[in-house]
Amino acid sequence: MASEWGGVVPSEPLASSDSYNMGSIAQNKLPVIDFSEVAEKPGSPEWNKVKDQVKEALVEYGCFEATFNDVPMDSRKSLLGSIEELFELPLETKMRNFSKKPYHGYVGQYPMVPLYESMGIDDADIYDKVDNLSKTFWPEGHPGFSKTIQSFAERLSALDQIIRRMILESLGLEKYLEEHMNSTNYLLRVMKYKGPKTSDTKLGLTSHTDKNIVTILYQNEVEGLEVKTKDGDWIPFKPTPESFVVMIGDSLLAWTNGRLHSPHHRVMMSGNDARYSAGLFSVPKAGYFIKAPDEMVDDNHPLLFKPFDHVEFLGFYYTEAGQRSENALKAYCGI
Ligand SMILES: O=C(O)CCC(=O)C(=O)O
Ligand SMILES: [Fe+2]
Repeated sequence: MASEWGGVVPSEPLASSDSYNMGSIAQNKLPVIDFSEVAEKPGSPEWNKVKDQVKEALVEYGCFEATFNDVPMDSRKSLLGSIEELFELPLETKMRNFSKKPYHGYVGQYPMVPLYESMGIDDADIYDKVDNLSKTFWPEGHPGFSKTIQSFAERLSALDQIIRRMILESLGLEKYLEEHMNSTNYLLRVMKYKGPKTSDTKLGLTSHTDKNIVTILYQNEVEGLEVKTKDGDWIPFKPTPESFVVMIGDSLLAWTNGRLHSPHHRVMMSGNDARYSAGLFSVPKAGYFIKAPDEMVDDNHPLLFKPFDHVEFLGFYYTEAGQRSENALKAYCGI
């Protein structure tokens, strides 16, 4: 069993969360990039400076910490409050978060990751979509919840767009900007990890790569997220109210023909407190074929993946073969 956007609930690989191999913890930190000065300024010297930092971080780590003032502090606080309120609902109410797309809805109650629960809000930047979903939880309506989710998603989607524009510019792919932006929609997934109530570290979420384009995570003050370096070390993320974590997914790795890295990451929990997090996922629309532009392919960079549809790829990912493979993208459409 696993979940829609990246696959996190293993069907078999781990005997139990107690025997989980911790791996070695890296001393290094994720790069930190400040986007406060660039929002409306493509082409400015500040923009170009940040663009270089983004490229460097994504080639090496596939991930960085971001500060971005355009999501106000009160919007972040309300978001965490709304997530908490949502998870307090009875299980049968939460399970109404059902989607025809596999694993787009409620995920939880899996013995492998007993601390973990999550729910998905498709098109989270569109008020009517969010409000329709919120009526499945609160039939009498809950406009405050809908507004909190929608405005957070809309504001944070601006950061997704800045980053993707910088990536395309730094790879000389400006001419694909419009097509690229229009090929995705926004899924907000909200997560709760119960505190294991021991000082031992327990698995919160299995190591995986995301399967989408770009993921931006926000969370409360409880630690747990770790990102793997290319050398195989785990970098623990130290949360602050200011910081987001930005990560590349396999679809963008494929579209850039391997120029960018998509990192493995996991959640490890200890202590009493619950960790609440939210991920804004830019996800390729069904029917859109991800195909590296010609500019990304030459003698030194032979084409790595056949063109593929993200939804079909996810379908493969959740088969037994997909779950067993070390690198699902390569197994599915590697050349
Ligand atoms: O809770 C987190 O910060 C990570 C969640 C995650 O990796 C995912 O949903 O793909
Ligand atoms: Fe993930």
